[in-house]
Amino acid sequence: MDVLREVYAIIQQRIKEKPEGSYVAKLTTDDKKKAINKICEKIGEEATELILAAKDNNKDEVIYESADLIFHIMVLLAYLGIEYDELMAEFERRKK
Ligand SMILES: N=c1c2ncn([C@@H]3O[C@H](COP(=O)(O)OP(=O)(O)OP(=O)(O)O)[C@@H](O)[C@H]3O)c2ncn1[C@@H]1O[C@H](COP(=O)(O)O)[C@@H](O)[C@H]1O
Repeated sequence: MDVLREVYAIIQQRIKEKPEGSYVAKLTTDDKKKAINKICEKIGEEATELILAAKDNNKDEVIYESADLIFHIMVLLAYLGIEYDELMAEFERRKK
């Protein structure tokens, strides 16, 4: 089961349908510039939290903050209309 692919599809659906109570919808309902700012701000915050957790050598926190960071990066990519497979193709291209 590819859980990241599943979550990505849910994110794309939330961006499109904007259901009440959706965190993704909340991040992406403003105009494009504001929405991108909001998402990027979260990416910055989560990256900082991950760095702090790593410096504390706190494995559980590193996992938790990594998931937060990856999630927000996926929201950004999906918001920009990028498909999950396009990201996977880039990793495939780099594979040695
Ligand atoms: N994986 C996640 C996920 N990871 C993190 N988050 C949210 O990201 C935010 C992280 O921000 P912080 O750590 O700063 O916590 P916070 O202070 O509560 O956040 P803010 O109020 O400051 O935004 C939290 O609100 C988390 O709930 C996520 N929200 C949703 N998902 C997935 O996205 C899907 C769609 O979610 P909804 O849009 O809410 O339906 C869900 O099915 C989940 O699979």
